[in-house]
Amino acid sequence: MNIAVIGAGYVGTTTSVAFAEYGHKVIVVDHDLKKIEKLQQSILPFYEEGIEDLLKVLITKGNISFTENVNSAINQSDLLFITVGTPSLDDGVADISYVEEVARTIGQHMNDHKIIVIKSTVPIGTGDKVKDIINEELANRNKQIPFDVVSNPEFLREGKALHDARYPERIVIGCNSKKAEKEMKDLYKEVNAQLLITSVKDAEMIKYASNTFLATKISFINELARLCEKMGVDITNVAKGMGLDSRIGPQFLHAGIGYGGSCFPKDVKALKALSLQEKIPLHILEAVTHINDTQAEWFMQKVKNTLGDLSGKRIAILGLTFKPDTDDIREASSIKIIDFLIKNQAVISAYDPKGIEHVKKIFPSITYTSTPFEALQGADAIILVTEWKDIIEIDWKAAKNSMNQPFLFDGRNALNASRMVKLGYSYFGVGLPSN
Ligand SMILES: NC(=O)C1=CN([C@@H]2O[C@H](COP(=O)(O)OP(=O)(O)OC[C@H]3O[C@@H](n4cnc5c(N)ncnc54)[C@H](O)[C@@H]3O)[C@@H](O)[C@H]2O)C=CC1
Ligand SMILES: O=C(O)[C@H]1O[C@H](OP(=O)(O)OP(=O)(O)OC[C@H]2O[C@@H](n3ccc(=O)[nH]c3=O)[C@H](O)[C@@H]2O)[C@H](O)[C@@H](O)[C@@H]1O
Repeated sequence: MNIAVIGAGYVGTTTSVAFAEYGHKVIVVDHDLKKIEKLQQSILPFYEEGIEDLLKVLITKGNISFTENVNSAINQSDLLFITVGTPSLDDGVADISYVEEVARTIGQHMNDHKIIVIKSTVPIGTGDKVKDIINEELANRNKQIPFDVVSNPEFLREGKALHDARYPERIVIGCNSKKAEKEMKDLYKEVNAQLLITSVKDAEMIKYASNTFLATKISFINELARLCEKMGVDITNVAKGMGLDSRIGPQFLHAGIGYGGSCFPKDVKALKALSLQEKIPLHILEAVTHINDTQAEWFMQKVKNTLGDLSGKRIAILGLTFKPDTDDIREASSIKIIDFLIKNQAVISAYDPKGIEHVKKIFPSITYTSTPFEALQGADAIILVTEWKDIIEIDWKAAKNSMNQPFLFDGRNALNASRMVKLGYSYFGVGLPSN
């Protein structure tokens, strides 16, 4: 099949690579020329394991190409995927202006039947808006060209993007026409995944419901962790015990210092805003946001209560990205934590394998190191913010010996608490009984 993917970000690039691997011909479009030039040389504008190598192969094979020329991409393709960003506006509403702009462009350039597939995460009813915009543009051109609008939300995770795009657990296709349904089924015929066909609006809601439910699980366990800690109960055992019930499941019950990233915070806000617009407020999302907004602060109060006045204290921050295996720092807990420490006049040295360049732009004057070990030299405390493998696996015995005092605050419950205590650390996790 001939496919155009408009928006060469995380989702656009990763799904294009997967489509090209199935043997389709994919043209990826972005209005950012610098991005396109890099991608033409197989250089990704973000860090994601495995994609660059695959890109080289697929470009050489001729299965994937990159362009800023949207017009020719539209007219060479039968399926047009929209994968542009849908960031939050100030009131939390999802900004669909980039999606609308692409719809307008499609209406201005298409010359024969197209299936327009919205992969961006969009508010319920966006499919109808896209249809209206394209019809308007066609009317302006005095053209009557048939087209279908489909919702095909994306569920990939950063850090595991290629794996998730290759082996999705489910494919949701929201469409209102048999022709589009058949084409979409053909597109994914190589993929071994559960397929669900719904209306466009249902599919749009499935995406928001999935992300906000996962965020709810995290906020539930995080708030419960606060109570567990107060009562001498171990949240990790509680989560394990809960997760053994297949109706609950073990995933997304890992207590920590809050969820971050480009999607959970944005999508929770967007669904909340939508519910308010419809005057059916989703109160649960109010609580989910509140817990997440205060989780890092709750943790930092514990740091402050333990260490006392933080002024002049040397604090090592290990991990800056919102999760391991990505260079993404959007809504990362590290930002709130560094901000708190700066306000309290602590002396910070920070390490991350991939996120330093991005964090430097926000906090240019703290110290950044190229190894975790350098960051903790002479430190009064370590705060583990992101559970990167190379951080978890440092020589914790040697690390303790090079600190000024062995306070270890593990914001992800990523280390073995009793081992750390045996090594001589004063160890604090999230929702653990005090040692
Ligand atoms: N990042 C992720 O892991 C996931 C994101 N999503 C959703 O997918 C959508 C895209 O997200 P990301 O890929 O992270 O965004 P991104 O910000 O990485 O990429 C969006 C790209 O679209 C381009 N763009 C914007 N307007 C354009 C236009 N008119 N013409 C051509 N290119 C244009 C931008 O230059 C940018 O390269 C969002 O709605 C997001 O919520 C869904 C699942 C996973
Ligand atoms: O719409 C999206 O963008 C994507 O959002 C999330 O993916 P992602 O944000 O890449 O990362 P997750 O692995 O879900 O982690 C999100 C945040 O939750 C935190 N988290 C996760 C799980 C957990 O048990 N506890 C916890 O605190 C992580 O540390 C991280 O900060 C979803 O998992 C994807 O299915 C979805 O496609």
